[in-house]
Amino acid sequence: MSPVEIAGHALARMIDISAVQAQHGRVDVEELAGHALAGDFVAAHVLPSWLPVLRPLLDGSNTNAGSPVGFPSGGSATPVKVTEARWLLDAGVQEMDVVMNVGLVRSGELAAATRDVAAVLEAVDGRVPVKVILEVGLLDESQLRDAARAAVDAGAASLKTGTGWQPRPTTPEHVRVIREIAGAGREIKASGGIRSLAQIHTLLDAGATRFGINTAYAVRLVAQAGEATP
Ligand SMILES: O=C[C@H](O)COP(=O)(O)O
Repeated sequence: MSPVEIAGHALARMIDISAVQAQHGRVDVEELAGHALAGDFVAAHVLPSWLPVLRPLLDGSNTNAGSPVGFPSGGSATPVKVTEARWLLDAGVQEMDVVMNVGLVRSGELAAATRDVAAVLEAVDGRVPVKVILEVGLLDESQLRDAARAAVDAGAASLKTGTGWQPRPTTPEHVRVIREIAGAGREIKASGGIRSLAQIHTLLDAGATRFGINTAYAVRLVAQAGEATP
């Protein structure tokens, strides 16, 4: 493998690609799987109802099939989130995201926000990795600190910045704040509005360890990373 291929491939192994917008349908899911296999991306995510379509398409590959809980608002009742998590496990999910209840965080009801996430983590019981989405674009810095603390208190091993459904992109400052609270041992996945290699480098410097990027941009950025290598 040439250095060019290694650089692009190393980046692909840090990127989750996704088709998780409301308009995404069967063709998008099939295209997602094709790109995941061709690029050897670390994971590919679809909305829950599409997981039974995606999962067999990725069988035998190095790409995990992922799907979110309580997506995109986080506002589902806790028992609904727990049921959705169990349903995803039964459907063969290999990685899961759960959206924190943003409204609870913004209301300062942090114990309730923590319990909500903890209930999902307890239902999953370590069977697959779970990332807790904080939806940073809807939080000021103080609320972001609260959300990150709630995720850590709930037992999260991995924190994710955004759903990609909010217009404000994830910034290095968001990641720095989360890293400060999450400590060194936890994964931080930066996602939402990542469109350039320069952005990826500043997010890496800030403490991100993984990225969530929609498929078209992810494929483009991995190709650029390959080209950028001497
Ligand atoms: O991982 C979450 C989203 O898929 C990111 O979407 P985006 O790159 O369009 O913001």
